[in-house]
Amino acid sequence: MGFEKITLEHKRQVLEELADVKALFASRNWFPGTSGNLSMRVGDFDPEQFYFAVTASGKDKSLRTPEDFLFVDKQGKAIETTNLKPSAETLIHCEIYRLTGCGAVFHVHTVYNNLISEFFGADGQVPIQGIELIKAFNIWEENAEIRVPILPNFADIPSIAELVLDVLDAKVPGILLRNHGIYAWGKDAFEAKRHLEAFEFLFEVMYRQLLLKGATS
Ligand SMILES: CSCCC(=O)C(=O)COP(=O)(O)O
Ligand SMILES: [Zn+2]
Repeated sequence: MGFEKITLEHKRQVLEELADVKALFASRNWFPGTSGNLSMRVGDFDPEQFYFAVTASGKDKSLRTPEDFLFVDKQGKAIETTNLKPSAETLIHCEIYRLTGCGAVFHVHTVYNNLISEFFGADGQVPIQGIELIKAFNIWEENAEIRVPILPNFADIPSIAELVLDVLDAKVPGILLRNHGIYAWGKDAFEAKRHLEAFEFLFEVMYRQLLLKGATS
């Protein structure tokens, strides 16, 4: 379906939902120093042609303005005339949509995701086992283990985007960038938010467990 065939009403709903998520995450200090970016697909998913709304680059994400988002195509190029620049990390969103067919991708920089990404950075993954909130990823087996992939934080974003395919795990809707932040996604904004909140909770638990173990050994 072409972008022009997608109804204005649907586009408005997506922008409103994204703005609400942005305000909520900002209230948790999940966008320090203008960091982070959010996106939501509009219209149906077709790997050959899809569109999404993404945060404009470099904005203070704690503010709500008419210039917070723009629509881009599957290559991350603006599809309407605008002075806004899409997020510098839009190509990572493009690759996640292309490979997963998901409906929303959220990226935040937090203290816990940075600390954990560096602690396990050399292993290339964070092993997490037996914590109840793994169920937020729809994994219900007892004592389940997941491994959250960690990619290097190259300055060149296309070089990061091309590694996404290698590390993608269908059970784990997230990828860490080392010393940078996390990308989490879901079939819609509700699910992407649930996944992101679960990752952040699990990273905080891991961090505190490591401290406790250090204190008692
Ligand atoms: C100031 S944070 C450095 C860039 C970054 O990692 C980020 O998430 C924000 O970039 P954007 O272009 O989306 O504003
Ligand atoms: Zn970032």
